[in-house]
Amino acid sequence: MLLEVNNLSVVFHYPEKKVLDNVSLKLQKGQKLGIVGESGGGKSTLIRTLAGFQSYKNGKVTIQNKLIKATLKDRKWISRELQMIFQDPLSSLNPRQTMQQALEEPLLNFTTFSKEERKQRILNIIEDVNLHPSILRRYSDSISGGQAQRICIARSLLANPEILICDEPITSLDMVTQIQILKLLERFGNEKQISIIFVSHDISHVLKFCDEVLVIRDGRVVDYFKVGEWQNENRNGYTKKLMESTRII
Ligand SMILES: Nc1ncnc2c1ncn2[C@@H]1O[C@H](COP(=O)(O)OP(=O)(O)OP(=O)(O)O)[C@@H](O)[C@H]1O
Repeated sequence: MLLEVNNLSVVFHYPEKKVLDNVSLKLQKGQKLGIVGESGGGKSTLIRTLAGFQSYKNGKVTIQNKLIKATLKDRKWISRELQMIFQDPLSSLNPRQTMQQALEEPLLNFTTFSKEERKQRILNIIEDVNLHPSILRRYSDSISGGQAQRICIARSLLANPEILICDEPITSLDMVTQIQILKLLERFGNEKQISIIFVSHDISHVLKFCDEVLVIRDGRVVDYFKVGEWQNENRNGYTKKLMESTRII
């Protein structure tokens, strides 16, 4: 199994609060897993734990059968396997870097490619995410949110990860750009067999894009199903409420 979470619990102190309670999930190679739930349900805490930024006392989290703990050393190897993209792509980019510099970073960190090879990889990925090479000379203050999210996706892919975690990746974008970015992620998932965890408060996005859905409420997994089974009568009442709120049913 590529990624496995078993009976994970995370407790915050002052005031004491169990933010994740007995959470389990599995992610296979090439799979797209959606994690949905309302604000405050624990989605961010869960993905922070997967990326090695959040410690936990109970349970077990493994990537490629390797146990994850929230240490600097772990975070270093996790970042080779797992990359993240976020809701606000512009704030994920360093305003003092050109897009060329932003994209060169993972290649400098994770590969031994020559300058010429790096240049070629960057040109290839820019084409893959449907951007014009002229964007490479620009800074983040002169590009759109949609272009910035394409750059963030390109930057993540240059690290050649097994897993891409997308935390509300289309929430801040207009409808047309949302669909373009979803299609792009879908294509990369299929072509490169990257496993994707897609976090959203909007279950309609997850149903369009993912193979499986995990519904989280107040830190607990209340539903976990294959997308094809979304209309099943046995769906949890909270899942149905989320679907009603986005007018799916
Ligand atoms: N460092 C912290 N210390 C104490 N409580 C925290 C901390 N971080 C988050 N929480 C609390 O943990 C709960 C879960 O938060 P989390 O951000 O994981 O939820 P979420 O589902 O990602 O919400 P959102 O969609 O708004 O980001 C919330 O009640 C939040 O207030």
